[in-house]
Amino acid sequence: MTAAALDAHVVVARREFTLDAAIRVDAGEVVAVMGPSGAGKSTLLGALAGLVRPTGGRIRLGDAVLDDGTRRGHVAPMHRGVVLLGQDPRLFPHLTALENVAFALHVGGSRGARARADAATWLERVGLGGAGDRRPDRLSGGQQQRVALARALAAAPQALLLDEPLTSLDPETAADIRSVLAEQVRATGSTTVVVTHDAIDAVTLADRLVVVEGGRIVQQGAVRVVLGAPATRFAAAIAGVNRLEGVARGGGWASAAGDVALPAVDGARVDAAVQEGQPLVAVFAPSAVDVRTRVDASADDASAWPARVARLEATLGGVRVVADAHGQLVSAELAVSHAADLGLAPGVAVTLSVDPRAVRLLAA
Ligand SMILES: Nc1ncnc2c1ncn2[C@@H]1O[C@H](COP(=O)(O)OP(=O)(O)OP(=O)(O)O)[C@@H](O)[C@H]1O
Repeated sequence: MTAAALDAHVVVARREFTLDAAIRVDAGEVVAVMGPSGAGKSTLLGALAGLVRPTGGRIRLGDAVLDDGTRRGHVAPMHRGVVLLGQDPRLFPHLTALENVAFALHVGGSRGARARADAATWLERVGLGGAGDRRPDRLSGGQQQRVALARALAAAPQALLLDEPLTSLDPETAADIRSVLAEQVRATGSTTVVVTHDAIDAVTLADRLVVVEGGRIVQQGAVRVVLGAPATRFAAAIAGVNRLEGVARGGGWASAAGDVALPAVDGARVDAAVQEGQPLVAVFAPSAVDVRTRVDASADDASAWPARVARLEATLGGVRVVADAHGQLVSAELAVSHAADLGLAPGVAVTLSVDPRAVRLLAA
């Protein structure tokens, strides 16, 4: 089978939740789906895989209609040309790794020595060349997930659906499998939808990012564009950037109450011509925030914000300081030694200043 374009408008109406999402994935494209818990991501993948019956909409894969929102227009999961790989590898426990992969080839019509040879090649592609004769109970969780990936790809699906495939693995194993996944998805040119809670997956695996909240798509676009200009608080959190809501004031940005502001500067990247007083969002990286413990904000310097440290978080690169400036939570990223020199701790009074050249102002 070759990769096919997925064109879906998925409607699943439940008593207290409705998913209504239109998603298009070009043939061979990789799309990441992110969203808060309960947003409807698994329901979306379940519907694409045929495990959840849509109550409306239409799902097309290539030329085939897999669902048209009616009972009769529903194609059963095994006949959809779609494979879903989740957190749990779900290998057949009584079959060896090789037989697990060969099973997918048998379903596709391949038999005997040919299927075994192809299965062995797939195991090699996921770095498990020597483990073909082992049963799942003799493989680590990460190795089992590699077998599951080999089996999924060996089935040559027209679309591959991945539902948080790395979540149950430790960080090192997840990093390993992430690169195998990226390599193999690219090599096979699979049309892929990957649900993840980790922006690293979106950046390393996907071409586009779709953000789902409350059953609706709230933003979609090239991964870097979405992470660079997040439309919602959730999208800003996954991108690890500050996103402050306010209004346009004097060519710059100010909070609604006017107590924190970013003045207009030459070169500040304003994405939209916004009228004075109109909603405007300021987006900036934690690395653009300077933290001082001298509380020296003078009344005429609206860009130096008096704040109090709310919490400190360890990051890969140092310390993330989350401070409350008049009710706006602002994150700053500091080297560990700098944070220690400043004696930062929850409750400590600080002055924050943001490099205005690093701020993007976006129409809200
Ligand atoms: N089988 C089901 N029957 C009824 N409601 C369900 C069912 N599965 C999920 N839900 C509800 O549908 C909504 C969406 O759930 P879903 O699992 O799709 O969210 P999600 O974005 O995948 O969340 P998470 O990140 O926590 O896995 C939630 O309100 C959930 O409680």
